[in-house]
Amino acid sequence: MSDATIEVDGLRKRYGSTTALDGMTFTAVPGRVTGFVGPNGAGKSTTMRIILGLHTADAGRALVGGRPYRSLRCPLRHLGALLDASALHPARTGRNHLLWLAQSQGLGRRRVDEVIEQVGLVSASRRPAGGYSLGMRQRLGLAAALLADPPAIMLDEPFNGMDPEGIVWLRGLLRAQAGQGRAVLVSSHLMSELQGMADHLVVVGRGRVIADSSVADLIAAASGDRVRVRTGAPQPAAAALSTAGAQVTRADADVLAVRGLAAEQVVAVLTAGGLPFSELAPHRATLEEAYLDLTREAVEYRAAATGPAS
Ligand SMILES: Nc1ncnc2c1ncn2[C@@H]1O[C@H](COP(=O)(O)OP(=O)(O)OP(=O)(O)O)[C@@H](O)[C@H]1O
Repeated sequence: MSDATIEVDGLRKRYGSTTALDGMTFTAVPGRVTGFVGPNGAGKSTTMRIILGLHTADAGRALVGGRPYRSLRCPLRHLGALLDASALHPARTGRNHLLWLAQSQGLGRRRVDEVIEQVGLVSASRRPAGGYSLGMRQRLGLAAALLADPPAIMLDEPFNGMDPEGIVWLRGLLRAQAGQGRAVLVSSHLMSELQGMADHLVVVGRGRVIADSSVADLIAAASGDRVRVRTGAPQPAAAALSTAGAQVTRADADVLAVRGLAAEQVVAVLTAGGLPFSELAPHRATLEEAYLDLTREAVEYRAAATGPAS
């Protein structure tokens, strides 16, 4: 197995009566951005903490390049991680924070200045990190993750607090890291952040993997055989299509989403009924729709477990 692979195998973890992980299993491989997504409490952060050896699993194992993180002599050279951007000494400047880390890994000042430039923190790097915005702290955490030029990078919600320009920048940076052959594992709540960036998604809920698939396959599966039809007569059109065996939902005032009939069959039914339509296209699901389809059950389970909000 390549040195950069992050491998999680059958992790189980309970906190008191809460099952945080229930057999979590997946692999993040080199050259790919793997999005790690799931609703609140799905177990993403717990998994990442176990990968870094910060928490101990009740069962299962987590390996970085085939070895437990805690057994690595210079761990930052194997896996760069950003879990909590606020874990900083507030009085220390960003640059000193990185210098201290660099020293612990036997790295020089030049590398510190390189990563400061890479993450766009040159003007802020000599100010105390306590005064940084969340977006700036994320950039500093990212600089720390990149510092030792590791073959694998793992980031927990790195887009939090970033402005739109920062989000575009970070997406580009992570794509470039994967393009250079690194394994990149990124957790997020927001599919919009991952669309166009992640190659692969590990979707989790209730402490286990719900889907582990390429982004293209997930979108194709969620798109199904649906057809979108724009029509000036939505009600009779819906009735005619239902009679022909389709499941029809109203996607907009004059748009129907039709499942169960191919596009040619939809055209035939509408034409036979003399029903007007102006647009007809295969429905292509967004990553957001694919994700919501997959995680609906996990979110409903949580809502039922917590009860209605008072
Ligand atoms: N230190 C802890 N003590 C007790 N329970 C914990 C602890 N850490 C996590 N949990 C619980 O374990 C479950 C998984 O939490 P975790 O933070 O890993 O989920 P997550 O997917 O990262 O969620 P989020 O997206 O909200 O960050 C949750 O029910 C959480 O309350």
